[in-house]
Amino acid sequence: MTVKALVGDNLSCRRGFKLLFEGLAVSAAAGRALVVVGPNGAGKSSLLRILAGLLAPTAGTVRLDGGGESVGEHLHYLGHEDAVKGALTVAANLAFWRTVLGGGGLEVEEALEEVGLGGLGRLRAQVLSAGQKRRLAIARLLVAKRPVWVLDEPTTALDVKAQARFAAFGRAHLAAGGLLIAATHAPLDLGETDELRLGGRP
Ligand SMILES: Nc1ncnc2c1ncn2[C@@H]1O[C@H](COP(=O)(O)OP(=O)(O)OP(=O)(O)O)[C@@H](O)[C@H]1O
Repeated sequence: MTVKALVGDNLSCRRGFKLLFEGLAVSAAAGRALVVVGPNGAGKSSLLRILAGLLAPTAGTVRLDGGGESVGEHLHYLGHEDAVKGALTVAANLAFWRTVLGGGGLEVEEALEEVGLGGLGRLRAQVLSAGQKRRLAIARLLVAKRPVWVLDEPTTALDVKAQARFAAFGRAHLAAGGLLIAATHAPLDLGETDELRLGGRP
């Protein structure tokens, strides 16, 4: 089955006393990026977590068009945290994710080369810089083939070259019919992009 779209209908999200949004319609189609923008605290991360199935909406529904019932098995989710275990080597971190996420993408060493971490595989991950940890998180996208990418500020801490590499990965994923939703404060250079702005008063 081919994933065609990730669709949220009539979504509301309340966190604490705050109603972040309500009655929100979201549609991300395969092959075209959806970028979520808005000020700090507007609810971008909350919306991404709802679309990824990690947070229940206060109201509304999320469905995958094509690909069956569960978003999770089709999903790469990158949160603010890099999900890197400092005590493991760089390569072991990525090998772990490759297994957990089902593989089918690049080999670990190939993916490390692609993100500019070639030769650092045997280092303990705790010594990586912030941008290198982000590169390692992005390498997860390459080691397992998954059609739905939900990415929370994916280019945070990346230098200009790494941002360009990320944009190339994203564009290749979209060109192959993948689906990509990203929250961001900075342009991502993903080609044809739909924009969803949060932060109006619900
Ligand atoms: N677990 C929680 N309990 C209560 N409030 C929360 C919780 N998580 C987030 N919030 C609040 O929800 C609001 C939206 O947070 P969210 O992280 O979705 O915003 P954002 O648009 O991604 O912000 P940023 O641009 O700063 O990353 C914030 O006011 C935040 O304090």
